[in-house]
Amino acid sequence: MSLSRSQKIELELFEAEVNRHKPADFLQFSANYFNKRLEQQRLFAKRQESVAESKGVVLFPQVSEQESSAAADLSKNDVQEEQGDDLADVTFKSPFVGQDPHSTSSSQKGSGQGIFKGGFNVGQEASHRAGSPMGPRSNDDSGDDNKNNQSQFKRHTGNYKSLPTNFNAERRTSVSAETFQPGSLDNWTPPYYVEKTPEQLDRLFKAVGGNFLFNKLDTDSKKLIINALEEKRVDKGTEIIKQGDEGDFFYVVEKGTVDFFVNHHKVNTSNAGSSFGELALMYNSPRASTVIAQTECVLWALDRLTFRKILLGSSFQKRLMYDELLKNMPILQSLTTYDRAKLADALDTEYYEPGQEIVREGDVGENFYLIEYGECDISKKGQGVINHLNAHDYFGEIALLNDLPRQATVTATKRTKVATLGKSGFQRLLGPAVEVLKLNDPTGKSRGLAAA
Ligand SMILES: Nc1ncnc2c1ncn2[C@@H]1O[C@@H]2COP(=O)(O)O[C@H]2[C@H]1O
Ligand SMILES: Nc1ncnc2c1ncn2[C@@H]1O[C@@H]2COP(=O)(O)O[C@H]2[C@H]1O
Repeated sequence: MSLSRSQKIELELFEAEVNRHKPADFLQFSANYFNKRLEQQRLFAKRQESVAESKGVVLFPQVSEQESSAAADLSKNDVQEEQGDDLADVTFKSPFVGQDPHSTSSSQKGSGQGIFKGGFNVGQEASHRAGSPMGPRSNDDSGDDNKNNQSQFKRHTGNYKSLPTNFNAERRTSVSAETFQPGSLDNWTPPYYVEKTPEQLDRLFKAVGGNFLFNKLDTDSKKLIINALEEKRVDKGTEIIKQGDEGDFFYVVEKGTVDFFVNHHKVNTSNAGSSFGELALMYNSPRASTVIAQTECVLWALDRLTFRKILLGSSFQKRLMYDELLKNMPILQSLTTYDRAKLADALDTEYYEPGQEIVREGDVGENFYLIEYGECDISKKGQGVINHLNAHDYFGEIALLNDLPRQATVTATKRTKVATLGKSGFQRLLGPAVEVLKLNDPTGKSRGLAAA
């Protein structure tokens, strides 16, 4: 049997913890770790479900019967036999109570409602996270909630507070360990869950609900993202990201303004509703800029794995799709990763069959074209074919640069795939490449426009 993706991720997380702690007693460490992990997961799931329900959101889809009965067998054999039947009565209750042999509801002891009825205090508000702004995730939230849940955890709570609640907070994921398959979430869960108060959930829905990045997601993906997002409040002047660092989080700005600096020069500013920090996570590259809070900011941070797993394949799909093409276009060599990413966002794809005209001499020019594959002839009335284009060539720039009608006809001679860039994107997004286009203009019409 091969491991599922979520199981592999659990093992990755565990390995990272072992490497971090280098325990002398490996088995004891492992036992503590997985007990703790299970506690966290169950407790989190229960709280979030009840908070989300109050907002009319269903966070956790039901597991398949097969999976839950397998889990039930596993826990019956492994937990009850090793730790005693009575332990199973008060701890580690499956959230899927109906099928869980350890559930108080299945043994008629539970009094709660909904799928999380049973061994947890449904509806209790999660404690508020109180960590330092950009520091590691706080361990404080084991406090009140644990007191509230003491009766449920009495067999465990001896160690509960001393164990780090957010053990993987500082974890940096090795790129090679990441699995990325757009659209296939299976039973994957975010590497950690971040509890939220009702007030936070309310703001979160407002902050990300209308954000174009999240609009594209299906319901299950949205739930996973909401699970994983963590609120970070930063003071004015805080360095949120440092140029050159490894990427760990992607950020959405709920409130405030951030400035971006490349080699100490301010290059950009973003406000509420915007997001940043995606480039290093997408391309596995160092941070492309330093990001500093211009004002006090409220941010929502998404961990690298969840970002790659969920957002990358949907919201940033175009960037992935056009990455190879843009990297291989000689004309675009002067663009930075950031420029290329923005350009990719604005591109569309068109296909042409042999013999089809892509642009016609004399027409109004609306698009600029990059050839991904295929071949085209360029012809002019009275002159016939004057040029031939291949993959990674471009055309359609003269009309846009000079506000002129098309200077020639471009016809596909093989099946051709082009990326098209509209006029406004052409003017905004090509950056330094525009100067090269002007200098290369075969008609010479744009050369007068080129910077001296
Ligand atoms: N002009 C810019 N150049 C580079 N990064 C920028 C720029 N403007 C905004 N950014 C953001 O700054 C972030 C720094 O971290 P990343 O490289 O992960 O992702 C980067 C972009 O999201
Ligand atoms: N000698 C040429 N004269 C005109 N257009 C050319 C020539 N060589 C290549 N082209 C391309 O053909 C395109 C036709 O549309 P545009 O005039 O917008 O931009 C033109 C150039 O990209």
